[in-house]
Amino acid sequence: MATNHVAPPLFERIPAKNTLHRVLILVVLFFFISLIGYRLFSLAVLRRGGLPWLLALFCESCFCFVWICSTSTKWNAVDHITFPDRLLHRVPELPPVDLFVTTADAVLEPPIITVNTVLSLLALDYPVEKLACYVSDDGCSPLTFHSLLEASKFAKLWVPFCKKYGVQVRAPFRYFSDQSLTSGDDSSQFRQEWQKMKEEYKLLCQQIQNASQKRFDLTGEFADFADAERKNHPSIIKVIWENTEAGEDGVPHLVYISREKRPNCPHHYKAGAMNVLSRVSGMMTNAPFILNVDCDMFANNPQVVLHAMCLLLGSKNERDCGFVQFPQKFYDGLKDDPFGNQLIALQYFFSRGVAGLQGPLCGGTGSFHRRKVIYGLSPNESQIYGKKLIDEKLQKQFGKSLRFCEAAASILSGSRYKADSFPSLSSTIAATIHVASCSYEYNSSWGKELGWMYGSTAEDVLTGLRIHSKGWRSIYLDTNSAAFLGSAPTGGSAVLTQYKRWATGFMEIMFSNCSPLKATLTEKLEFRSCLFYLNSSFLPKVEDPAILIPVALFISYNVTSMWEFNHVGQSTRAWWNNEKMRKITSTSSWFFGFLAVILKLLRVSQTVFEITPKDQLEVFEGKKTDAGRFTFDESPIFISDTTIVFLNLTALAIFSLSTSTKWNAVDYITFPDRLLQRVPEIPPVDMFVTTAEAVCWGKIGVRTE
Ligand SMILES: O=c1ccn([C@@H]2O[C@H](COP(=O)(O)OP(=O)(O)O[C@H]3O[C@H](CO)[C@@H](O)[C@H](O)[C@H]3O)[C@@H](O)[C@H]2O)c(=O)[nH]1
Ligand SMILES: [Mn+2]
Repeated sequence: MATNHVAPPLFERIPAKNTLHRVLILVVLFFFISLIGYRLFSLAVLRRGGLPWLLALFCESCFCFVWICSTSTKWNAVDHITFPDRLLHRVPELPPVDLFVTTADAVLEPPIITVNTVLSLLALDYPVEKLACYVSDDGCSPLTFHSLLEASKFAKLWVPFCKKYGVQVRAPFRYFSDQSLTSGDDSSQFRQEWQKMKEEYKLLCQQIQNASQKRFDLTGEFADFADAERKNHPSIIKVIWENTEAGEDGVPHLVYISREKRPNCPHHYKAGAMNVLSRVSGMMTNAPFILNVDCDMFANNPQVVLHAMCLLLGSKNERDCGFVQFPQKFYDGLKDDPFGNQLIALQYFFSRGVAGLQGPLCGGTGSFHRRKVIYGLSPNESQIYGKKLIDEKLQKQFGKSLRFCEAAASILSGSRYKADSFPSLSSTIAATIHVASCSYEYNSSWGKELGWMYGSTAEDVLTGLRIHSKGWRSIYLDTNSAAFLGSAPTGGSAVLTQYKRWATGFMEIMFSNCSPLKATLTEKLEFRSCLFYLNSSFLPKVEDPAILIPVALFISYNVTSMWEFNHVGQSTRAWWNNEKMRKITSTSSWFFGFLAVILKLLRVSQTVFEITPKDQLEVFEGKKTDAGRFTFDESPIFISDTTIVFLNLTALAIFSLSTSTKWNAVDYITFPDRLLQRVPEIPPVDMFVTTAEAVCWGKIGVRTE
């Protein structure tokens, strides 16, 4: 008798319960409507206010619009749960996955960080012969290469150790820094091996440390680096480790790539590096799935590929899962998030929220992509491609390497990957040098229609936007044990500079011809996803009862945002720190980002990807003592904020010296004007805001070095 046996799903999509959150949002909405209504009523019916009120109406409407964009995103949150155990039963042969790591500067990004990320990837719980790890080094550093060589030797001990004992955290610096991670197995054999492994890791660290302090003998394996200048050198591609034996104890392939760089040839930062990685890996292993991680984001959950595969293979319609994005989480986050950059509440509400729409944006690190989506395919287009011939059109798009086009064609037509079509990795090196050259992309579609997109320092967001515009959806997955963990920058200028790059990147997208608005009108970006991408005082007199509207709005808005923080286990202090940083970044990072984009549009200058300096790992050393300090340095990023502080402080000083009792609404724009007229007329509400700001800034100022 036939039973109607349906295999259990690989994942579930569960709409989140968020009644209280919705109530809070509605309260804020009510006050927003009241405020705008009051403003319109006063202007149109009572005919009062004039130009300042019109300006206020404009500002409040902008604020309201931004708020609606973000709230629309948070409204329909969903969660996804995956079942990796079912995967192995349902899918007998798991597909290969290529793992990409990017690093760009051996000083700002110390190689031991990259090494840890690579080790965590090599040790993932996935068939070893299905994984290949490619490291792109934009710094063209013999030290990075040397470190990876040493790491690959250590990996031969580390990977079997992790698998034998089911180690949970497979980045050694993290594993050895936290005693609690080693508990669970008290056998003497484990103790012995653990001790040996710790010593080996210490040796590896010392090796790398020593190497960083001496000059390299650039002969033998290092000869390629002899004449290489960082920004002027041919491609250097080296197969560090080629895995020829299948079985549990093997280590996945490890390949080092430093693409060609020439002074007059734009290299497009990380997006350029990712495209070279796509091509080189395309000719070596050509896996249908790609994982992308930054050098400072190690895999914290060894099952992460299995989780991602549950979504990528388990979706009924491929269209519903063009890519999978894991959250960016940070280890050893400072208490109360003093720099407002741990993104916990933001990701919890926005990423889960947008997951209920067309899907999360691409965060650049911790994302699994279908290779064919990166190659510019639209959903359902694979059927059209069928058995795609390597015709001229394909070469025009993908560049002139026949061998690469063959590999791309097999991906586009969805034909099965055949390992034996690539005899050995080393034998492909000469051909891969060609696809990693500067000139390879000339007159091709790379960066425009396929690959990671050029034109924004937030290439990840732009690439995700292009994918959504084609009609693909994406899935956000937050696993119980964080999938990836990274380090968030600390200090003053590093944080503001990172925000500035994101701001610049977002604004480049808004002003580009791939803007979300255009994508919604002419392509398949959904309207509310568009609002998500877009998201990125004048007060009544104090005697006027209408003052209650902005006051209520202020309170309800802040209560809601505070509730959001508390809801994800963050302290009120962390909320306050985030609000503080939001104020600081909007007048510095966002302002400079905006300026940079205007200058780019006017063709005065180009935008630059300023790499975030990564803190050294402190496994065997003590912790930093000045963590959480907002430090000032000579960076121009501080100019606008300090100007505003001085302006506010001057306002305060003048106000306290003034004897005038006539209080009128004054705002930041009219303030300098009034300063010149020497008529300081400041209302109590503005005084409150100014004082609060000055106090907040004063506190930071005291810590100035
Ligand atoms: O010319 C470059 C510049 C950067 N990178 C790499 O890009 C990654 C991200 O750089 P980082 O300075 O760490 O920036 P973050 O702000 O931490 O990165 C976030 O924001 C970037 C866009 O602004 C995205 O590229 C990242 O994936 C995303 O994690 C790092 O691995 C770098 O090595 C390169 O490979 N080549
Ligand atoms: Mn980073």
